[in-house]
Amino acid sequence: MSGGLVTLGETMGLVAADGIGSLEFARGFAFGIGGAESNVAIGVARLGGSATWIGRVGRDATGDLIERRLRGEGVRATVIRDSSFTGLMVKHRRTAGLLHVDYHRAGSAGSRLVPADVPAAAVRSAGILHVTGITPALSGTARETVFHAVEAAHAAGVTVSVDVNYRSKLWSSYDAAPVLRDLVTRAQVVFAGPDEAELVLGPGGNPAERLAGLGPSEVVIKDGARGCTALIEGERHAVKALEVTVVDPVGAGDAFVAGYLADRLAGAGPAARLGTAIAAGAFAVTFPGDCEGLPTRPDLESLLSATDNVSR
Ligand SMILES: Nc1ncnc2c1ncn2[C@@H]1O[C@H](COP(=O)(O)OP(=O)(O)O)[C@@H](O)[C@H]1O
Ligand SMILES: O=C(O)C(=O)C[C@H](O)[C@H](O)COP(=O)(O)O
Repeated sequence: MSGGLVTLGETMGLVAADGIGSLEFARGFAFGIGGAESNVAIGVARLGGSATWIGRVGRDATGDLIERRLRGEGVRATVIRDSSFTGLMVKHRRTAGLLHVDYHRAGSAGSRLVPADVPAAAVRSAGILHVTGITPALSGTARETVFHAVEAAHAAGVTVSVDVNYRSKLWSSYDAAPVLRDLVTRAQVVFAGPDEAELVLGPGGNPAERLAGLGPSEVVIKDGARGCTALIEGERHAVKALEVTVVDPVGAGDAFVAGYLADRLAGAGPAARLGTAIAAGAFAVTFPGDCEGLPTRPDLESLLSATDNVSR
């Protein structure tokens, strides 16, 4: 199907310790998958949109799992099997309020993405090309691939969406800032946290307005439990977060982006897109796991209409 979301990046195996405390005392572990771009693709698919993910995984069991999970979620996946290993994230909750994530991804299959991996026809027929600031941090060729896909989208008149997603464990702010700034300059839709806006622009001022000054016509500032602010086609928006019980904050940003982009692809206006994004972000924090808590449309309806905490 044409006109959907196309995204590319690295998806990893995700080992998550049960409970709270140091990793050595964990009673059990769940094994799932995670990756910012595939989380967004799954999120869009769960909300009824069409989504394509492009990336490399190893010829190993984790690679098999990722391929099966993406297909099972209805994501069109161009999965290239690589001779390197599939990357891994290990996540544990050190204290009730502090989640710790270790990456095992240097030299991984996902980091070996090259421009030729991106099918030109998929980008040409996309409604939105979505990329993040994580992929350019993975390797020189992964960085080239992101910019190559963005240029292909521009050439075809396809909207480019960027989630700044700065990951300090992958590169320094000194190395990241000019690359992320370049990426923002080439996008029409940009998502960032307040700290990420500051990383790209330096301190001071209104983050949405300053990012929009680099060129994007839609800038959305995700601000955790505070909600979001946005500057969309010159109009300011501010939406409060929904009050929910937080189980796992990781994945909220990707759910939020999926909500916004799914509605944008479906032709909804800015206020509706932000409402769906806010609800999707809130829903995601109520679940453990990075992509398991991505909502369907009925999930969002039940969250928004919940008056009781038992459904029967
Ligand atoms: N504790 C929370 N309660 C309700 N909604 C939340 C909470 N945390 C995040 N969200 C929603 O998810 C969005 C994205 O979360 P945020 O933490 O800002 O992103 P990221 O994961 O990219 O840092 C927020 O703008 C908000 O709408
Ligand atoms: O790919 C990476 O490097 C990741 O960190 C994968 C994470 O699963 C998500 O990106 C979750 O991120 P948030 O939604 O911002 O909480």
